[in-house]
This record gives sequence, C-alpha cells and structure tokens, in this order.
Amino acid sequence: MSSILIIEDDKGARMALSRAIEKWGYKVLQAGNGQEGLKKLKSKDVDLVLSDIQLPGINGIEVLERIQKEHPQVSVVMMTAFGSVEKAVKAVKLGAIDFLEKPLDLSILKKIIPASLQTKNIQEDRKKLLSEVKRTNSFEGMIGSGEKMQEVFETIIKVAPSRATVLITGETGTGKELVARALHRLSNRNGNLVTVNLTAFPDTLIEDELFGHDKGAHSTAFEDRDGRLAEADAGTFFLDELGEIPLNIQVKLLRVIEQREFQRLGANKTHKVDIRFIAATHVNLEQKVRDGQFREDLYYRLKVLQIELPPLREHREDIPPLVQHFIRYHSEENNKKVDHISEEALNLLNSYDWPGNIRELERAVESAIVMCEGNTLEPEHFSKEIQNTKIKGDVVTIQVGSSSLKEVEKELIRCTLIKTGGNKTKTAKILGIGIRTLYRKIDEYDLPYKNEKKSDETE
Ligand SMILES: Nc1ncnc2c1ncn2[C@@H]1O[C@H](COP(=O)(O)OP(=O)(O)OP(=O)(O)O)[C@@H](O)[C@H]1O
Repeated sequence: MSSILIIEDDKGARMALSRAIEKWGYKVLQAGNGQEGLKKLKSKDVDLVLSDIQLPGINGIEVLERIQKEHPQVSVVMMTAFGSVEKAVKAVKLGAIDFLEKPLDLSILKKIIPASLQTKNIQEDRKKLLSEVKRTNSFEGMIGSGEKMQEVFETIIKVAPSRATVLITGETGTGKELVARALHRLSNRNGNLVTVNLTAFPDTLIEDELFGHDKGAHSTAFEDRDGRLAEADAGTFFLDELGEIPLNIQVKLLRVIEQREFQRLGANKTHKVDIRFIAATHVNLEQKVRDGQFREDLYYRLKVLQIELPPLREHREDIPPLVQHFIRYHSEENNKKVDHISEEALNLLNSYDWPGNIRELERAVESAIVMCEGNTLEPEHFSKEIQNTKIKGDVVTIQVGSSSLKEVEKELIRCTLIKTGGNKTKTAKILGIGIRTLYRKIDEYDLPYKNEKKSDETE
C-alpha cells in the first residue's frame, strides 16, 4: 500500500483530506508543519508528499527543496491558495510534480495521486533525460544545441508532468507546435492532445466548436454534440494562435482554465473536465492587452509559465545540425541520394536571416534536395534570395573597456565554430591551437557543438 504524507497546518483541512485519501486505499501520514513533515520523511516510508505552499516556519517551497535534496525518490504535489498560481508554478519549475488550487477538487486529486505515484524517482529520470538531451542535442524530434534551445528543453522536462497552463510564444515557424506535442507526450496524461486553431472559424461557430451543444441549442443543432474541450478531457488542449480569439470567448476560456468546467450551448448541466491547457501565439499579447484586444486577466493567467522560442537568427549555431537533420529526413522522403552540403552553401544558410525561421529553413533544404541531382547541396540549389546573402560571422564584436580576455576568447571560438559548422579540426586549425585544447575550452565555456560526436577529430 502506497503511503502519502500530508503537510498542512490547517487541522480541519488536513483531517478531511486524510479521510478522503484513506478511503481511496492509501496509507496516510500527517504533519502540521514543514519541520514535522521532514522528520516523518526520515523515519517512515513515504511515496508521495502532498504539501501546502503556505506553511508556518519552513515554507512549502523550502520543504520541496529539502525533499528533493534529501529524498529525491519522493514525488511532491503542492497545494496552493486559489489565485496564487505564480507560487505553484515556481514550485513546478523547482521540481514539484504538480499542484492543486484550493479549495481542493477531490475528483482531480484522486486522478493526480496514482499518476504521481507512477513517476517514481522523478529527479533521477529528469537528470537522465537532461544529460541525454545535452549529449544528443535533440529532444522529442527537436534539434537544439544552443543555450536558448537547451533551456527550452529543460523547462519542458520540468513542467511537463504538471497540469500547469503553458503559454508558448515565438515567431512563426519557431517550433511552438512541436513544444506543445512534447509537453503532452511527457505529461503521461492518458487523454488526447486536441489541437485547435480558431482562426479558420467564423465567430458564430467558435463557441460551438469549443463547447459543443445540446440538441435544439440553435437552428443547426440537430443532436447533442461534444465540443473540442470535451475531447481533451484527461488530456491536453492546445490552442494555437491564441491572440486571434474574440474577446467574448476569452472570458469563457478564462473560466474553463480557472475552474475546469463549462457548459455546452443550450445546456444547463456543467461539465467538469481534467484538462491541461497549452496556448501558443506569435503576436505580442502585451501590445494586444494595451490595445484592448486581449483580456488582461487571461494574459496574466497564461503568462505565469511562458516558454519563449527564440527566432532562428538568435540561435544560428543550430543551423548546421538542423540542416543535417532535414537532409537526412527529406532525402529519404524524396528518394534522393543527398547526404552532404558544401561549405559554401552552408555558409549562406548560416548567414541568411530566416524570417520564417525553422519552417523556412526546412522548406529551403527540402526544395534544394529536390533540385539536386548528386549527393551534395550547393548554393545553386537554393533560391536566389539565399544565394545573394552576404556571408556573416566574420566579425567578432569586442567591447574595449568592458570585455575580458576570457570573454574575447570565448566569443572568437564560438564564432569560428559556427563558421566551420562545428568542425573542430578546422576550428582548431584556424585558431592555431591543438584539438584537445579546443575541446577543453568548449567544455570550459559551455560552447555550442559541445556534445557533438568527435568524428572530425583527426589529431
Ligand atoms: N527545433 C526543431 N527541430 C527540428 N524541426 C523543427 C524544430 N522547430 C520547428 N521545426 C520544424 O519546423 C516546422 C514549423 O514548426 P511548428 O509548426 O512547430 O512552428 P510554429 O511555431 O508552431 O509555427 P506557426 O506559428 O506558424 O504555427 C515544422 O515542420 C517542424 O517540424
């Protein structure tokens, strides 16, 4: 029988919770504050901790941190006052498996407990996954060796198991949908990932699409019909292009996100749902709020946990591995023999600005593959716009008066690596240092291509 430790200073709430959990067949231990909780963890076998965030003495966040250090095999679910989602999200980022807002919805807690118990040794698993991501520079079909993408991967790994609502922002083609899919896949949620893009719907049909209707709700409601929200029950609801949603729907969405309940059109019955919300947008929501086109309350509710995807021009170190990835994929898809790109062509791709980001890069590589008769992509296989790109990356900016020698060295190595597409032998030769020194410095400065395999090491 799994045992659950409840840390909660409100005795009445603790007792009521304890009775409910015992009824579901678990062994329950109780503590009225953080110290007592940590003491119980030392002396008793505990599988899951359910802790309030607001505690007298050591607060819930500190309790979480101590548990992670001293009992990394124990999962922690936090309880938080209604409306203090920010603290809860902080806890999730620190490693809590999930959180619940008070007053607790016992039907949701009943689902969270078995799911959290399954995730044994979560810290260990996270560490393993993270080192795998660092080693391979890829994660759930996404390529990313640079610092910014690695940070994105790390956040996904941390927050995926919780039900925290996530807002994914970034220009078009930066990978927002891939992030949503990764969050769902790693969430261990049994339900579906339901992706909804409402830009294609006339305003009059949006509500119907989201909430469904009862027979007779409007002139075309011939029978009861579930909406997309109901389809996402026990799963993830991914709302793409959130910025385009009309204001009257935004109010209703906020209610669903906060209370996880809604009504079909024409119905009185309220449906309770267990949904994880993810929203994405490429527009500046803050500006929309200022212009009165986006509700401030919804914006603040969503932005608590934001994953910001950088435009490709801000993580150019990922261009060469992305190109390799797309060559492999599209060459096979198109029955081609292409398996290389010339240095000259890669320099062009490294320098182009990519307003359409990774999607544009992928399309460029795919059409170049179609044009290519041999096995190597050359500049002429790409569009005139790309061919006419001015090669960048030849200038390292040094702030005289504020750059240290180390910073200059780091920047020079970084730029040379990008220019050679990560070829360490060439980089070392250009810089006039031995390859082992280069590897040491890449490690020391945590530079891109750090974990790439050493096939080009010739010395
Ligand atoms: N890090 C990545 N690694 C590999 N492929 C990627 C990566 N990011 C995006 N892609 C690819 O780029 C294309 C666009 O990605 P996606 O649709 O996720 O972008 P988006 O930000 O949702 O775009 P939009 O805002 O236009 O909806 C897809 O084909 C996807 O597979």
